[in-house]
Amino acid sequence: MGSPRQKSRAFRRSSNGTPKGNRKQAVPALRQFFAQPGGRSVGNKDKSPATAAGELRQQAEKKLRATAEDLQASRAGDRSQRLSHELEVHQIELEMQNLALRQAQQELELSLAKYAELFDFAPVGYFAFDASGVIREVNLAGARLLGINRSEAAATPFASYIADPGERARFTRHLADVLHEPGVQRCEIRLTGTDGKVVHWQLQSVAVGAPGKKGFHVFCSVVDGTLARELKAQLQKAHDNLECVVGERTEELTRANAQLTREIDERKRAEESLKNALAEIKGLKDRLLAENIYLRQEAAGEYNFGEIVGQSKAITHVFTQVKQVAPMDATVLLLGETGTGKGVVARAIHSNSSRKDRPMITVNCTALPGNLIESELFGREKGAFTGANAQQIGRFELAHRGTIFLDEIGEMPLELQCKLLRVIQDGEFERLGSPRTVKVDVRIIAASNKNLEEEVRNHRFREDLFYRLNVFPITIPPLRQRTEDIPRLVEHFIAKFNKKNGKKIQSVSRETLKALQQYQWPGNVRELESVVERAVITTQGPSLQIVDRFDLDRPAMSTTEPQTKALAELEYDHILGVLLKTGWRIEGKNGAAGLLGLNPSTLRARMRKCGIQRK
Ligand SMILES: Nc1ncnc2c1ncn2[C@@H]1O[C@H](COP(=O)(O)OP(=O)(O)OP(=O)(O)O)[C@@H](O)[C@H]1O
Repeated sequence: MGSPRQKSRAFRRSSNGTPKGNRKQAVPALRQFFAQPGGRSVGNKDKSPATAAGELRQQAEKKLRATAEDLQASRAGDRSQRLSHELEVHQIELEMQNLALRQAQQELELSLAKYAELFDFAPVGYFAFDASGVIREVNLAGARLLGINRSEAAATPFASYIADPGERARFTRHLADVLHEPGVQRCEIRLTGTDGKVVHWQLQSVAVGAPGKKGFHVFCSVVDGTLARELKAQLQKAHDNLECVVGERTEELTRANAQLTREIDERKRAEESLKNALAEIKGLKDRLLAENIYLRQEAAGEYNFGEIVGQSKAITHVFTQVKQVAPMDATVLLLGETGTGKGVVARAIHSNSSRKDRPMITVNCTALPGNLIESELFGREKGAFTGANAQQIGRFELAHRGTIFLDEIGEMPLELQCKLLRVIQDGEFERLGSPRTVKVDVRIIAASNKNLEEEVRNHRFREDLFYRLNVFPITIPPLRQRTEDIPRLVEHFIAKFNKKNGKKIQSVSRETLKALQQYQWPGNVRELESVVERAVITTQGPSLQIVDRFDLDRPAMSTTEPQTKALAELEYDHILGVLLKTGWRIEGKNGAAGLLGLNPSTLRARMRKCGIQRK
């Protein structure tokens, strides 16, 4: 195949290559062909230009070939005949070109019609303006936008459809921009329709060609953006509303959240304070329980809460000191041999102090196993050491706002003395196994039957602790130095044990009293108390019969140094004698401790001190 022009060229080449004679013969044949009905003029009318041209070409070529041989033979002919023949060929050729052109024109018209249709029925308004904004062309959509027929729009200025002067001016500016600036220019024009409805046109314009030159126009598309604008505005409004609602809701949620946080905090605080209150209640409960247990133990232990019996000068001096120191919170150090009544004096001090409504807690440092003293004094947390299965409140905590009586302080292990010093100084300590510092308000009364100064010298007792304790020392004289108190004490104990044993002993013979006054009483008042108790039990009549045998021949002791040595010897002999008598039985009904009127632990301490050991 090929374009009509190519075809005609091909045809020309072919005719040019033909011998002149033959061409001569071919022309009439072509003419004849074109003259034939159904040929060029008749048949081609009903056919499409392409088909007609094709057929024409084929027929012409066929005729030419058919006559080619005849034409070859005939070489004669004159020049004019040849020219005329060529003219005819050219004519045919022109006819064919004409046909092809018509065909092209037809196709072009078809395409134009198609594009005109697209242009007309496009949903966007299209305008062609001249440089002054006069409408040269408009599609149907554009005319519809203007509210007129297309025919009415031609040659009218576009601005004449814009009522508002301001908007008109805007269009004029837009047009100026299009003329002076390259590329597409955009503008939005606000129009008020006859129904009062406001519409917004969105214009996009571009200049086509050079201003002032032929064919120059401004091509402009117009879209009614009202709906889009309204939708955008609605969208914006909805968005704003949503923002507003979200803002309000966020604010509400933030408020609710803050309220919730406050409530949680309050609840946490309440829980915390409840926990604290519970812990406090538990602490109080534990303390009360412990106090209760302790007081019951005290009661069961038959401690002597009665008045201190005595009217000797020595004991009267002690009374005076007790009276002086009791109301103060000062630390008191009670010194004196075993059984002289240091415990009794301690109670007297406590019961005459402002702390009398709180308990006095006694800690016997010799009675407690060394490894337990610390936890007994300061308490312990559960699991503080192997076997510590439960939390325990120490004696110091029990004695809070009361008094603690540290009996036999000289027996306290050195390592604990330091901790004790801290409690005395600062009222602070930690429970075993706990890092928490406990603060207490405790009055301290300490007692020792040891010479503490000597213990300090021998580095068995801390000097700083000694001075802390030795604030107000009271020395209770041994019974042998206040024998005038013995008759009153005997009377006091007969009454006590009469009551206990349901006895009615009313008197003590002068001889018995004399014997009792002559005895040295290494175990002091405790020993006397035991002797009287045993006598009350064994006495059958109304007069007290002492069963114990005393070595009355021994010289009376004094407090001077050589005699102290003799007393130590005496003590050694006496303890050893009693132990031999009981068959080295220390505790129990007929044990040496009972006979000597000593606590078993005190006796053991004394045995250690004297170096008494069963061989
Ligand atoms: N002056 C007194 N009047 C009445 N009873 C007394 C007197 N002194 C001591 N006692 C009694 O003697 C016993 C021993 O007294 P206490 O325990 O107070 O002596 P102590 O000096 O603390 O002995 P230790 O050093 O062995 O602990 C107690 O039963 C106590 O009631």
